[in-house]
Amino acid sequence: MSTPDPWPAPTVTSPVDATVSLPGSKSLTNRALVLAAIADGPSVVRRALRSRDTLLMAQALTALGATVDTSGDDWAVTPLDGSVPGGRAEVDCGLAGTVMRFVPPITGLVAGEVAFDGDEHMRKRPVGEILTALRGLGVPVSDADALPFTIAGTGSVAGGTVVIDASASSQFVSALLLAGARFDAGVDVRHDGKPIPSLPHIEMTIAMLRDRGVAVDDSEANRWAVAPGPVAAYDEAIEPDLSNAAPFLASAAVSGGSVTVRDWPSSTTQAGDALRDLLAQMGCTVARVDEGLRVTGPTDGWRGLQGLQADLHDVGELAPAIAALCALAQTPSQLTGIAHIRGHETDRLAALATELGSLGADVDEHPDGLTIRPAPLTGGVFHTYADHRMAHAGVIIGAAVPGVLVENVATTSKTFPDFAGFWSGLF
Ligand SMILES: O=C(O)C1=C[C@@H](OP(=O)(O)O)[C@@H](O)[C@H](O)C1
Ligand SMILES: C=C(OP(=O)(O)O)C(=O)O
Repeated sequence: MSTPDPWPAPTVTSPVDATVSLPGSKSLTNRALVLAAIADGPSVVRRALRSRDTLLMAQALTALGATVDTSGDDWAVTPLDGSVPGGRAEVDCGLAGTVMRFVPPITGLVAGEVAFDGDEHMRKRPVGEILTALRGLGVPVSDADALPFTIAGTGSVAGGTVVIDASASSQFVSALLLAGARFDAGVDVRHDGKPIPSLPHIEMTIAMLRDRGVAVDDSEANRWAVAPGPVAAYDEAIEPDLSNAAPFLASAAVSGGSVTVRDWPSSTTQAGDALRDLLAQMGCTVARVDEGLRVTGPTDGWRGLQGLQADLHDVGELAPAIAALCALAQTPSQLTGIAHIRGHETDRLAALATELGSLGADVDEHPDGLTIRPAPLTGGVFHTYADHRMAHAGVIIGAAVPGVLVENVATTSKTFPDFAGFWSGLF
């Protein structure tokens, strides 16, 4: 059955009581795919996330000459062989930051001309710092500082030292580190600028490189050196996507019920792990249980939620779901440190202020965050701006407030297959 647009978000009628198995992490899947493509033999990415972002990554790597078998849950990858099939290829980045930022550095390692483009909004997302850095490292990149651009790879990259400003996105650093071991001189990346957001994602990159035998020196702040050498072929099982757990755990918070996310890792570099602490601060009970992580909402559900004072600089991708919960909370909230999320799938601070505000929320938008005060909310259309996490925010409000219609809920396919069906199954 097709999903209507706008989509009437289900409203809770009783406390949710569910145990869910969530699809794999986008960030882990796309890193595993890139590393498999430059590895010294075939790899397997087990329980890979099958979503728009990861299928675009598989397509991009295939266009560059790798093979990625996406037919089952475990994706077998044969690495790049040094030249682009047919000498020319196109890469569609869609709206995936990981494709637009992680693929260009490895494109220098294959001989051929590769044209990059993406969704209309992708042409506005920042990538210029990486393109400038790549030129400095010896990769021939066309004269552009945003999509569309072309890379005429020669099959090898000199590498060396590069200074970048990664204050707009941690992915600038991750992109160069992921490819760096295969550059002739490795890569030494130094950051010069305002603090880098989303640092756990750089930790994730380093951990995955080390798992594959790559030497990374991160002993100095704002500097990462990757030694040249092989990237070992690897067989990796992908953890569930903990950032995508946000709406599901939020459904427990809103309804005063309990939701258990199966296989929550005991230790992880995923930003979504911060949900344990954030939801506890808002008045939820958070417990590790045999099956995974269980969150139980306040007895009164959203009427018992406390506001939150939080710097989300490290975990900005949680901001939309958290902001939605804050709009339902009974005391004021202040979310700070997230100027960079204006460069995400949409300007998330502006989008949240507009859409929560249009349902009656009392929101002030600041250059680097939001202030949200308690106010009665009403139904209405919640626009998503093609942003999966805006859709998560909309359904969270809809769980508490009757009559919320989420426009383009299908945009959740960026990182979650059949999100609307999965979400409806909770109620
Ligand atoms: O490297 C990654 O997988 C990601 C890094 C972060 O990007 P920013 O540093 O641009 O926030 C995060 O928000 C994004 O969802 C995924
Ligand atoms: C910022 C995000 O995605 P991307 O990987 O496209 O940057 C996100 O998923 O919240």
